[in-house]
Amino acid sequence: MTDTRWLSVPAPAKLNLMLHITGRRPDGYHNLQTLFQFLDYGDTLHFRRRDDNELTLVPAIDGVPFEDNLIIRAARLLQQRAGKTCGADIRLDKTLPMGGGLGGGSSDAATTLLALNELWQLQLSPDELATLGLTLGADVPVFVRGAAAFAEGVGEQLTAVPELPEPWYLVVCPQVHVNTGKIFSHEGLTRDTAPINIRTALRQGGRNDCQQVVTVLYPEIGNALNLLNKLSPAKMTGTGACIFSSFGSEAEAIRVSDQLPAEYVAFVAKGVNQSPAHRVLFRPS
Ligand SMILES: C[C@](O)(CO)[C@H](O)COP(=O)(O)OP(=O)(O)OC[C@H]1O[C@@H](n2ccc(N)nc2=O)[C@H](O)[C@@H]1O
Ligand SMILES: Nc1ncnc2c1ncn2[C@@H]1O[C@H](COP(=O)(O)OP(=O)(O)OP(=O)(O)O)[C@@H](O)[C@H]1O
Repeated sequence: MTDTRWLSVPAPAKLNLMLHITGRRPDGYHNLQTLFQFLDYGDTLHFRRRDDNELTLVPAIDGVPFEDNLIIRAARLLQQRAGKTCGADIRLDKTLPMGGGLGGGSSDAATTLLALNELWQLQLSPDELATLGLTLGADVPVFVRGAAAFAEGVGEQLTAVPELPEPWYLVVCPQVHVNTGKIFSHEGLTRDTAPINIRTALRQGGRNDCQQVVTVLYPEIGNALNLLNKLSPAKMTGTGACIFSSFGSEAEAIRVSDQLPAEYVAFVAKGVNQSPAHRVLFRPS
């Protein structure tokens, strides 16, 4: 009989507070230095255990075939490791824009790894889950670990930075879908930023090396940056499209949001150093 209880777990957004590209590797991937922080805002996934090996997912994402959905790919990786009957019904409440630089797909994948590891009682370690997650995307390991981090390598070498301030952010989402691969393969991309240490990154922040190329390819993003910069210092997250500004209070962030043109899509959310997924799954008893 199918278990009727649903386990509901957030799949939060991330911001790249800075993103430096320090080199290109022989496999075409790029070495980065980035500061990841989570937002208390994102998708929510609901999981229900099945007694067979089936996976179901509703609703489907337009343009993403079932087996390509990062949620299903994450579940398949666990099924391969399980060595027993494991199935699940999964519901997705999608809030995060796709191709927004907020890591929505990666976060959905990480939440699936974390939740099904619990639901199916697989007892894979955080290291094993992060290694599996990395095969799905460079951003998955930080969501699996669940701690704000300074990241190096392709984003998988993580050092937790619990001392990061947790401001409120105004996130503006230009309605364009940025293709991450296209940005990283662009000839104009800055790829030779000198590495810095964590202390310097925390003290000085840094820029987003993708921003220049992205604003040339997607003028809507450049326009949004120019506009938000007039109200408050703004930066792009990941390879865009979203941009953000930080504030000391929710009220200040909302005040600036209210000054944006009505057609702008934006939201206000708190920066958090512990992933909301971890807060739900690993609540102290
Ligand atoms: C830009 C960031 O969002 C910063 O957090 C991530 O590095 C991107 O992570 P992601 O979306 O999980 O990206 P992936 O799905 O792993 O990679 C998409 C494509 O971007 C390029 N890519 C990605 C990450 C990286 N460090 N170097 C790259 O060159 C590769 O061409 C890759 O095929
Ligand atoms: N569950 C999912 N949610 C979102 N996108 C998915 C999912 N599964 C597969 N994808 C694919 O992944 C692509 C990237 O989506 P995602 O939301 O992670 O972009 P992003 O926010 O730009 O990520 P990043 O910051 O990691 O570059 C989508 O265009 C879509 O084709």
